[in-house]
Amino acid sequence: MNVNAICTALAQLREQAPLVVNITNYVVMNNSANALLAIGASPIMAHSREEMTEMMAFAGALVINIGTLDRTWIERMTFAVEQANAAGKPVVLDPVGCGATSLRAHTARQLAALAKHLTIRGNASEIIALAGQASQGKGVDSQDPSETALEAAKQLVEQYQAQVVISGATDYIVSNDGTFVLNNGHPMMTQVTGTGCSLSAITGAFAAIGETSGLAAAAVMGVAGEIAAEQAKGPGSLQVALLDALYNLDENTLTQRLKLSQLA
Ligand SMILES: Nc1ncnc2c1ncn2[C@@H]1O[C@H](COP(=O)(O)OP(=O)(O)OP(=O)(O)O)[C@@H](O)[C@H]1O
Ligand SMILES: Cc1ncsc1CCO
Ligand SMILES: [Mg+2]
Repeated sequence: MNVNAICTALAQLREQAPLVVNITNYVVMNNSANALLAIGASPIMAHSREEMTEMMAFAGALVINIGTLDRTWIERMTFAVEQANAAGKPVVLDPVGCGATSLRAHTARQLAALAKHLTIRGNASEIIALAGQASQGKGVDSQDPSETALEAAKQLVEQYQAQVVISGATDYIVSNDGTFVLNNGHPMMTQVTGTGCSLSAITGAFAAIGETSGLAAAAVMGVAGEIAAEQAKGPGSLQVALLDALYNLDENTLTQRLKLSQLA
């Protein structure tokens, strides 16, 4: 996949405006819904077991984010993944704070094992912890450079037959097709909660239109993030500017700014 394929995927996303069902955390529900709208997709935050079978029949994709987990949510998430599988819909898993507690690690592994058409998107500490290795995450924040999660990501690709996106200063998109490397974004993005969760939500939107979702999503998020950082005075205005940048992102800007390569 090259920059032209990413631009085509973005045009298709905006034309089709896929419905993305999110079971996400209380912190980022608003950020994630707005990020999906800004890029051109259609979000719905839905949790109820009673509507999930119907929902997955007409949804484009399911995004599961374990950020504010408890027993009730685990049961709903499990059922939602089963319904996505039954309807043949792709699933994106965001293993938020995976290294922080065994509840998160255990739940993320169970959901990953269950999902049939899976993309995992996490920061380096989360990907390392999900693979069962020792990570240095602090709660939901990564303390590990993204390249240190590459071996873990490759393990997860094999183990779950998944595509894995490691976000960070450099983003890595790891799958059976090889490893793509993206060097966009801005460090200030880590000072706004939920930029990673928004990336996972947008990954769901690209998965819904059937493209190499993790790469296209990381590309638009990275480029929009660096444009937003140029305009922002700090994290508060960055959050707003990021939505504007996602909304206004065009092919020329994406092509000119994208720093994409592939690992040998
Ligand atoms: N140091 C950095 N330089 C440039 N871009 C960055 C940097 N750190 C993160 N990003 C970008 O910020 C976005 C979110 O990635 P991050 O790894 O911070 O997610 P996260 O830790 O899961 O965030 P959250 O849990 O708050 O949603 C990605 O698009 C990533 O490329
Ligand atoms: C801060 C925080 N706590 C649980 S989820 C979340 C949002 C970022 O992942
Ligand atoms: Mg996160």
